[in-house]
Amino acid sequence: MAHLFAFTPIEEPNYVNGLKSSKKTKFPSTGMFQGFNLPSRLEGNIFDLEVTGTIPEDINGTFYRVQTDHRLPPMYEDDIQFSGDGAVSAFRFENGHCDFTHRYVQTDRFKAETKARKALFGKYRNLYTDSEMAKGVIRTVSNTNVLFWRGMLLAMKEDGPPFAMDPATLETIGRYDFDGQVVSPTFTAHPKIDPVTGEMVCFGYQAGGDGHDASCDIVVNTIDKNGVKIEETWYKAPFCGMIHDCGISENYLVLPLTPLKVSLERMKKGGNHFAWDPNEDQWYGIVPRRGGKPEDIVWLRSENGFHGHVAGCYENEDGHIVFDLTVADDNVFFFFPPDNAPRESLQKRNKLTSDTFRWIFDPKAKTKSHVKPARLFGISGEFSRIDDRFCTKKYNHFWQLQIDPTKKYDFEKCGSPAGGLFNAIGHFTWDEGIKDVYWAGPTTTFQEPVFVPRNTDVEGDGYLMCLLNHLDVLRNDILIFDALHLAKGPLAVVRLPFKLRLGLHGNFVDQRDIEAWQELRKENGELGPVKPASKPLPWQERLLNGTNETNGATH
Ligand SMILES: C=Cc1ccc(O)c(OC)c1
Ligand SMILES: [Fe+2]
Repeated sequence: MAHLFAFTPIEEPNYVNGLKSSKKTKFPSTGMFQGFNLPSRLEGNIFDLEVTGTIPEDINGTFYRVQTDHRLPPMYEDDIQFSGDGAVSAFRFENGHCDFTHRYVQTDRFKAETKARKALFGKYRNLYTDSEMAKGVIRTVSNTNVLFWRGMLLAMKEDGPPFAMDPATLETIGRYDFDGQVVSPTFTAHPKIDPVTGEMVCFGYQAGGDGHDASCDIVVNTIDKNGVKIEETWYKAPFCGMIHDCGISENYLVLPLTPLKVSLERMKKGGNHFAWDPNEDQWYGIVPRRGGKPEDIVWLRSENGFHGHVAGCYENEDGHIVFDLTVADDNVFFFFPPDNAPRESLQKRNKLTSDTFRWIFDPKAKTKSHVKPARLFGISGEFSRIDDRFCTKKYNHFWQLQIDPTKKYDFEKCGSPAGGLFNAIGHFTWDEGIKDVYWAGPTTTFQEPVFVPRNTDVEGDGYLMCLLNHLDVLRNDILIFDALHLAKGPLAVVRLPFKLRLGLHGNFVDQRDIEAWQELRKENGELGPVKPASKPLPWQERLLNGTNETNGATH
């Protein structure tokens, strides 16, 4: 009997010259959209996930994380993961059980594309490649981080404003502008919350004009614990490049500026938003957290490198800033090659070393001075996390995904490791070095962990949680470790009956915080429900009034 495949009809081409040509809902056949990278596109709930081992009974709260997940086939065949719609998972832990909820962030872009039933937005952060129907619509897909703030979950991507979601249901409330106080076109995916003051320190880069014009404007905001904006200062960067993460100490904010450069000219020609510049330094902008003026920014620089994520940041006895982050020795974003160079290979990316650097910055140094790292840890990895209660403070412990090419990896069963060879998870201390590392076998990689504190104030006393990717059978688990004893293996493995997708960042929120805020946010509660933005952003208004400016800051 003829096999069913024999009846597959002949299809019209899906993409012609790299552009979506057919109306069919069909994804590109590139590696970015197949295997573990196949969009999951799922929304829903599972009550009481299957568990092996024992989930500690004292874990009571929710682990939120976000993944990029193209809901519709992209306009460009060679589109990248970072353009995928944000989809948020919530793992609610209580009494040794775990319930699962998963929803897309309903951004303005998501709604416009739903209506059209097709992609309307073109290349990553290049509005010159969009369809006419996308004009004036906020492009962000809110796919990089989810953070609990004053009773809402903020889904964020650095190219646009945050969107607020309901922490219990993951329903999207709408674009959030902090009650009209923050209306810059861009907003970081890595705001920092000061555990001492309860303040949120946040920033936007390429924050002039419509946020897509290669401006060198940086805005820094502080919102106090009552939701009131108490600081806003605008600074200038030496060039328009990526500032992905940041660090805060008691008195300073440090902004790592990576030599991935934006060019308006290149975007107008339909090219990439970013291009790696192998001849540019890595820069660090230091600004005071209180009373900053535009001229106060101090830029320090060192040899070319690619910033990963920040572990900790604090001031030492000399009033200098200790700033720890991973820095790779070459371009991690192989899909943003230098100008006039072809797309770099995954193989090359997989050969990078990404050590953890400790810098000690003098905030009074002369701007544009060159600096050298104070210490290199001698490991290779990314996605460092600390006990967040120690944000701004001297800390010792960090956890990080490790890239260990000496461990066996089953290429035959798994292909090239989707998202990078993060094949182990490690616990490290600055005082004692490598504590322990856990490897889960040749067919698995890890996603970013979160630290879950126990009910003590001892640094590192708690659990570590993360998703594990089974690259052979296309499935995920959630692993829960004793944070100080990773090598013993997980205390519990929570089994998802399918695969999600590669996630970016997440955070754990204690149930007591969720409930206290639910009370305040009730219809007739002290604060009332979260109010989404009620007015278009200034650049949208200018577009509507025909007074749009194409470059430079307008604020
Ligand atoms: C990991 C960094 C990173 C930087 C920029 C992005 O747009 C992004 O989207 C998911 C991720
Ligand atoms: Fe990040």
